[in-house]
Amino acid sequence: MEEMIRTEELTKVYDGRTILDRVSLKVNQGEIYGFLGLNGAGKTTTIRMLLGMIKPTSGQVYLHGRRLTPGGDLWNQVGYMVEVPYAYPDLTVRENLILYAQMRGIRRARNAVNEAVDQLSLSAYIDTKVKNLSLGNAQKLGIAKAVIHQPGILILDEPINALDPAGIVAIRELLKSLADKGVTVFISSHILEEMSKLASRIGIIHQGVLLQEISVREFEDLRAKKLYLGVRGNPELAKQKLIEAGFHAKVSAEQILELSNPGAVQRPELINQIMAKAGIPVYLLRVEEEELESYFLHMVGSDLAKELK
Ligand SMILES: Nc1ncnc2c1ncn2[C@@H]1O[C@H](COP(=O)(O)OP(=O)(O)OP(=O)(O)O)[C@@H](O)[C@H]1O
Repeated sequence: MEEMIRTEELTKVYDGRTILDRVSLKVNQGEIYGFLGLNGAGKTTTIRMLLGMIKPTSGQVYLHGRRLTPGGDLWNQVGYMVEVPYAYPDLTVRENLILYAQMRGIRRARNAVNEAVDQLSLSAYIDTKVKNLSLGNAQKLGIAKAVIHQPGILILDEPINALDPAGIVAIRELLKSLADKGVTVFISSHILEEMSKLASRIGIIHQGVLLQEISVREFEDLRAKKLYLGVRGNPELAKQKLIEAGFHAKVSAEQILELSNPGAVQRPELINQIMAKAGIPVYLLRVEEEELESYFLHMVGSDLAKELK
């Protein structure tokens, strides 16, 4: 599979402080790479280096297999949106996009603009002045600019921050359809749940260090699973029966029993049989997987839980 983005020991030091510490990551063609980290983890700094906006203290960036060098010609192949995108406030969405398309040297600018506007469901706002757009629509305009020249690589820094749920779905669909067409998408976020729905691979960065790169499928396998059991009557009695049968169970504040033994998670019907034998009616029996958020907290330390709230 063709490698589209690669960093080699990418490092950035500001005033003697290491902001990014030997980050080596790799993204293949058609992947949606979710770059996950808390605020201040080093996501924007990494992205700015991927785009050649700031120089690494050491390390290299390769795009399309070629080393990123100052004044290189990789720009036509890359689309990006970093933080809140700039647009001319007194011009309309259409005018902004046409200007931008012309600046990019796109020949059939009007067609390109119409296509980008359609893709982002911005048609209703095409004649709205940018200063009157909601934050979410301004963000969509930023993404429209990023895709207008149909780049092979799309790099987006926190693109769903300001979007409402419908906007998030629209962006998710758009990015997935672009990836299906072979576009490589690199997207940073601290919104874990969304990343698990969108990304095909996830890189977790914390305090400038890339802790783990993992496919969403691997992630599914790694996530802890639990069996939740709700019974009529006293849950302590059910817990006692489970312990007698060799299962470890915990009763939650909501009086639900939680079992994490693989034997219970893989065969909930056994648990049901134990309850039936003891004459305890069961009203809930459900296996749930750990959310990305709690997985992430395990990785970076639970003392950071407060920061995510
Ligand atoms: N020009 C700079 N000079 C000094 N420190 C900087 C500079 N730019 C960023 N930093 C510091 O580098 C760290 C990483 O910042 P960065 O913006 O890359 O994080 P982030 O993961 O993108 O977080 P956020 O989501 O808050 O933007 C922060 O501690 C930030 O204060």
